[in-house]
Amino acid sequence: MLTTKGLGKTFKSGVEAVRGVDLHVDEGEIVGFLGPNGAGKTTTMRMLTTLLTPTSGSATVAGHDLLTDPRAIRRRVGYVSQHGGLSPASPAGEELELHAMLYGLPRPAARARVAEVLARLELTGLESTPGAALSGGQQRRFDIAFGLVHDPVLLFLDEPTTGLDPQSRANLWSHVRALREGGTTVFLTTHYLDEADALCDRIVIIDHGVVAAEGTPSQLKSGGRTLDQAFLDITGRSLREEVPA
Ligand SMILES: Nc1ncnc2c1ncn2[C@@H]1O[C@H](COP(=O)(O)OP(=O)(O)OP(=O)(O)O)[C@@H](O)[C@H]1O
Repeated sequence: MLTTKGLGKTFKSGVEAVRGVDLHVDEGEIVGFLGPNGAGKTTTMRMLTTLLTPTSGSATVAGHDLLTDPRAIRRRVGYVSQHGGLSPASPAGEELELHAMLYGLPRPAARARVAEVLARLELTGLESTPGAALSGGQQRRFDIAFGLVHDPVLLFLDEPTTGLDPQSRANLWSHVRALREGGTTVFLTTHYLDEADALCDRIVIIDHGVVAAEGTPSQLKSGGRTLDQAFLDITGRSLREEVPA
């Protein structure tokens, strides 16, 4: 579903944000992408979603070459940014319907698709509610609905639960798991090690622009260490200190 070889990005300023990342994500996996602040997570994710052009390396995303066929990738992947895109004043369902029409669906098909996605995310009945009147958890689920409306095979989630209370986080995890059961592959970043542990089939740790470690949560915890300890051993830093306020 996703393979990169030596993927890199050096910004014009000279900053080598990503210095040759090799990644592999299988179909139907939930893979967590973790790293200290400034490690290169967002830059990598923006390259994989075609929002940034790599300066080195190669990648195949959802069956298409990143360098030669980014438009095909855009049709097959969804991206939910950290900040979401829900308008505070407009009815969330209407926004979503317009979004589906932007992907070329005629209005009746767009309406049907939106109803299906909202049902999957337990948002049915909230179509007329403006973004600002939704709870934090509902807003995040609407953000995910935007990422799903064109039925992508691979969904990128950038810090999906940052700022949510524990109950809403657990609820979101169950929805992400349901996506996997429905056949969607998920690649997510998180600042929460408990989230990576509970949710991800595999974890990739990036540090200083390269992959520093990868494995299943149990592989990374081998030798009786916690995931926090493993992260500290691998990067020399604690992820818990990195959680934004
Ligand atoms: N547009 C840009 N121009 C120049 N340097 C950049 C740009 N975007 C990011 N960087 C730098 O590239 C490095 C990697 O940044 P990136 O945002 O990918 O890290 P991150 O792992 O996502 O960090 P965080 O957890 O804080 O979001 C950092 O040193 C950052 O300052």
